[in-house]
Amino acid sequence: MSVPFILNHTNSIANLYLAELRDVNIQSDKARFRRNQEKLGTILAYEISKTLQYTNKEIQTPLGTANISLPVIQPVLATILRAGLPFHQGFMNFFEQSKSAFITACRKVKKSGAFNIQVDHISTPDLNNKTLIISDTMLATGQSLVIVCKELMAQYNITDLHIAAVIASTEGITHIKANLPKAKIWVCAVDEEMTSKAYIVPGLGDAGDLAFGEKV
Ligand SMILES: O=P(O)(O)OC[C@H]1O[C@H](OP(=O)(O)OP(=O)(O)O)[C@H](O)[C@@H]1O
Ligand SMILES: O=c1cc[nH]c(=O)[nH]1
Repeated sequence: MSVPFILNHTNSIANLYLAELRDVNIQSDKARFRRNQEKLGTILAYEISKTLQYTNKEIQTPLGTANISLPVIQPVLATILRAGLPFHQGFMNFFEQSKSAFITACRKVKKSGAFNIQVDHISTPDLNNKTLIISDTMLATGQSLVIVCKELMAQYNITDLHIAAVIASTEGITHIKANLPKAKIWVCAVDEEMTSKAYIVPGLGDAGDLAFGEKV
C-alpha cells in the first residue's frame, strides 16, 4: 500500500490557494473559490504526471532533433458531481487530451443522522486497461469515493487508480486504504477531525454550496 502524497507537507505557493479556500472571509467569493480549486487540481495533476510511464521520442526542431521523454498514455479523469467540478477542471487544464467521466452521488441522510451514499448516474468513456484519476474536493468519510470506485471497478478492468482530494480527513484516508488498497492517494491537506455530520474540521465548510450556491 503506497503512502499518500500530501501537497502541504512541502512549503509552496499552493499553501496560499489552500488558505484562501479555507478562509471564511475569502471563500464567499465564488469565482475565487472555484479558481483556487482549479489551481490545486492542476498542481496535483502535475505531481501525478511524474509517476506515469514515459518513453523517449525524437522531436524534429527547425535546427535539429531533440530527445524528449513523453508520456505513453493519457489518463482518464473522473469526478463526483457536483462539488468536485472545479477541482476536476484543474486536472483537465493539465491533461488536456484526457477523456472525462462524471458520476452523480449524494448523501441520503436518515432520521438518525446516519447516511448512505446514493450513486444516481455514471457517464464514462471505456475504462478498460486505463489509468483513472478520480478527483473530489472533499474526502470526508471516504464513503462516496469507495462506492464510486468499486462500482467503476466492477464494470471495467482499470489498470491504475489515483484518488485526489483537496482536503481529506484522517478517517477518510483510512477508509480508502482499507477498501481500495491498490489506489494511490493524492491530497493537498489532511485534517484530523470531523463533525457529527461528517464535515471535515477545520476543513473549509460545504464545498458544493460554496462553489455553486446553497442547495434547497
Ligand atoms: O467522503 P464522504 O463522506 O463521502 O463525503 C465527501 C462528499 O461530500 C461532498 O459532496 P457533497 O455531499 O457536499 O455534495 P455536493 O457535491 O452535491 O455539494 C464531496 O464532494 C464528496 O463527494
Ligand atoms: O467537510 C465536508 C464534508 C463533505 N462535504 C463537504 O462539502 N464538506
